[in-house]
Amino acid sequence: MDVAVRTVNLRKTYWSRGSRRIAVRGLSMAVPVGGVHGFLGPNGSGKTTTIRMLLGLARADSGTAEVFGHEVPRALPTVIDRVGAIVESPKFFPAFTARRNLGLLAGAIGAPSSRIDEVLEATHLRDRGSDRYAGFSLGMKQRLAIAATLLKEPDLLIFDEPTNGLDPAGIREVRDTMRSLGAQGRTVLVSSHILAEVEQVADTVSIIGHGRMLAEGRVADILGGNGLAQVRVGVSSPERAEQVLRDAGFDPTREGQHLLVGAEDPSAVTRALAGQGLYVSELVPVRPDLESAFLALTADEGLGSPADRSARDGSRGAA
Ligand SMILES: Nc1ncnc2c1ncn2[C@@H]1O[C@H](COP(=O)(O)OP(=O)(O)OP(=O)(O)O)[C@@H](O)[C@H]1O
Repeated sequence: MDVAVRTVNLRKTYWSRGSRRIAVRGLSMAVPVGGVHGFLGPNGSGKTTTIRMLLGLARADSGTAEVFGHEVPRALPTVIDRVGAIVESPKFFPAFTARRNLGLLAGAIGAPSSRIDEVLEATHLRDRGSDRYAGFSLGMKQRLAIAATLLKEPDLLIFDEPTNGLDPAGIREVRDTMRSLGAQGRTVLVSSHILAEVEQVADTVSIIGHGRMLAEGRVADILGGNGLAQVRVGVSSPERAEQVLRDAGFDPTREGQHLLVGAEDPSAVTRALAGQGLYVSELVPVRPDLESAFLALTADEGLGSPADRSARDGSRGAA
């Protein structure tokens, strides 16, 4: 597998007011070339810190990081032209149009002005290029930030929580933009604490908790590999069916007139019920999601759900 980003045993400790906080503890991660890679974990799990280390904005205590085979931060100057990133909210001039803002940036980084229309097109902002930035919705502002990262035609895009604070329409716009960038063969590394949001767009993911890797790979494999396959079963006498399934070694839960049963092979459920004269009126596979996978992975670590944690933490960790 060709790898766009690789970290090996990356570690970062912050010291503040005499106390020590290990933000990233021995993280080894591999992001394949091409497509969208979700970098997932609850607030404070170390995503931003890892991204900052990749971009030379924070120094690792130990471990190594590579971008397209070049060790960073040492060889960052060699590879930085292939990387576009949004880590903090980018600054644009509110009174200037989108096109003028991009023009200033293109001039600053030496990108040809012919790129401006191309990147507006790529982020579906072409019709809005002559509008002032101040009048943009949050989703449009974020797409303009993505447009700015595309000016130098990077092979790797790194977006830290790009949908933070966006409404559902904005989230969708940014998601569609990331999907089309991935489909063009670029590598998009996108962090998020909202697993469901990234699940819809990512080809592969790394899931971290407390600065450690919990699972990595293709979304389908992670969902399939956690014993999360369930079926919702409709039967006329759910109480009896529940007992029959328990006797057959399943662990069903009641949901009104239905039963939720963990089973890799749904026919085993129907067989067990039919064997006792109970006939299934409905059998629907319940699609596991990354949130359930995350909870299964972290059940022993007291991490809680990403949503719980973000509610508790209140704000994003300072980076
Ligand atoms: N500059 C800093 N000084 C001290 N501690 C920090 C600093 N930056 C981050 N931390 C701490 O390191 C840990 C990891 O933070 P980080 O921002 O990397 O996590 P994250 O997964 O990106 O979270 P979020 O989703 O909230 O951005 C947190 O406990 C955070 O409080």
